[in-house]
Amino acid sequence: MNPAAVDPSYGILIGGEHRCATASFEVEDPATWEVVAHVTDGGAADALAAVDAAAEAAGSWRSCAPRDRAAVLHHAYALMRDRAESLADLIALENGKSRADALAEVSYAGDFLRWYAEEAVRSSGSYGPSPGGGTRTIVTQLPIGVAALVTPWNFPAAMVTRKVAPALAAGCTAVLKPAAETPLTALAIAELLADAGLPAGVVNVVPTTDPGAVVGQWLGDRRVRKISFTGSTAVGKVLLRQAAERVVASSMELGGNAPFVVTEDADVDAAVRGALVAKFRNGGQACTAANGFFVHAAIAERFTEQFCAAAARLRIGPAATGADLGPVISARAVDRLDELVEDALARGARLRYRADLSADRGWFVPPTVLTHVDRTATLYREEIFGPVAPIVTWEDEAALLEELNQDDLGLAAYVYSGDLQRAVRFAEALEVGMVGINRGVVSDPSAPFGGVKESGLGREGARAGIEAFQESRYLSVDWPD
Ligand SMILES: NC(=O)c1ccc[n+]([C@@H]2O[C@H](COP(=O)([O-])OP(=O)(O)OC[C@H]3O[C@@H](n4cnc5c(N)ncnc54)[C@H](O)[C@@H]3O)[C@@H](O)[C@H]2O)c1
Ligand SMILES: N[C@@H](CC=O)C(=O)O
Repeated sequence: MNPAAVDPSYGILIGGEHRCATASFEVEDPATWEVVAHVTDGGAADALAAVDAAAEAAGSWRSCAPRDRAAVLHHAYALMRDRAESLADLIALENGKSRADALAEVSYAGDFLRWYAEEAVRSSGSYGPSPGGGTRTIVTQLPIGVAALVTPWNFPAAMVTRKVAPALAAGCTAVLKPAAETPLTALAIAELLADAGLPAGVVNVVPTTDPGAVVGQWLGDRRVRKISFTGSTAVGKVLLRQAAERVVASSMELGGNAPFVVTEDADVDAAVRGALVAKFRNGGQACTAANGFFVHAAIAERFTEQFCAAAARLRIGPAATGADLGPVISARAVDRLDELVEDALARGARLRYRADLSADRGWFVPPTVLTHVDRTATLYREEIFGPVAPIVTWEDEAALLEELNQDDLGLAAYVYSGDLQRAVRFAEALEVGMVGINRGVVSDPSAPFGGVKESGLGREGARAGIEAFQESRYLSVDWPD
């Protein structure tokens, strides 16, 4: 999609048609503050129309042969590869991430299309005699129904395909609400799916600045049987309460606060390389981003020195300049990160490194490294979601584990150690959903992505991702022996 072509008439996609409305909102390039598009602002009436379209398309899509559903997803995967450059441009334009990160995201997003094209044809039913005899048990997996999908701005392509691809593979139709900061990528993916042969009405997209109205309409509609949400824990809790009213099946991919643990026997060079990815991928705006670095006291100085030197080599700027690190998403994010750093400094932290920034436009935040961070500092407990790295030292592994498990969140963690068994033992004892061992990234469409405690419910990716859009139907057949 050509960004210049995105105007209000392209805002809402319902039943294969772009609906035009007078109310629109602006999409801004966070690197330049330029308005790059006006998008029609959806409301409750559009949300209802989207469910009408999804419900109408549901019968034929669910009765499509799995192989035919797979063919659409395979075709979409091929188109995503063909359009990788333009999609990456669009992601970088509305999200601000570096071009390398945007291209990596397109590849990651495409892999969900491919993975679920492959999963669509794997039957998961069973048939057999009941243990006591006298009956036959048949179990089959059916599409759960119309699915409401709500996605964040930080991975505007991958968070869409991570939900849309398994929903389609399972035979569900969907209504999608992308984040208002990044609706263009979601619309471009919907266009790509249509070009791949997806029938009209199977996926409908409602961008809006009033998410409560749109998603509230969906959760109140008896035809919507599933909510799959990715975003903050605070909003996830609101949606869970609303979903409870009609007992709507809920998948929640929520906030994280990933510790990055380095033991004294770790390969420090490798740990620093992993730390750079875990902290600065996507400018630190990833749910899996390393929040705090917990480095054994014996190697902390070496780690800190190398990490700061590597951070100092990062080029900061708009994606078009080939920079490694883009801006954060908004003025609010800049203010929040400034407050977190100020709060930590006021509580005794030392500023070990902060990049010089010359940009006079754009929501840029300098990569920042803090040491001697007090446990009472807000950034010690809360998801930072930006390029700020607190380093904390430790000596007692059991005490560290106990401290980390106090957290109410439990999405991801990273452990670097020279002793693999020690790392695995530590990883198994950590209360999180995913652990990178001697690697700084855990994202993989073939693996079950998700968290424990207040980081979420359910898993995306892997077989679990399609099961989230299915319901078991069990038939008990009288079978005199
Ligand atoms: N676990 C994961 O897989 C994962 C992935 C990406 C982001 N996240 C989390 O998302 C957060 C950052 O994203 P964000 O700031 O966009 O989160 P957010 O919760 O503010 O927004 C996420 C989505 O929810 C919508 N939304 C906001 N208020 C709503 C309401 N009242 N009703 C319905 N929908 C509403 C937004 O418009 C957006 O589409 C971080 O906490 C991050 O960790 C988690
Ligand atoms: N980092 C996650 C998305 C959350 O922000 C991923 O890689 O899937």
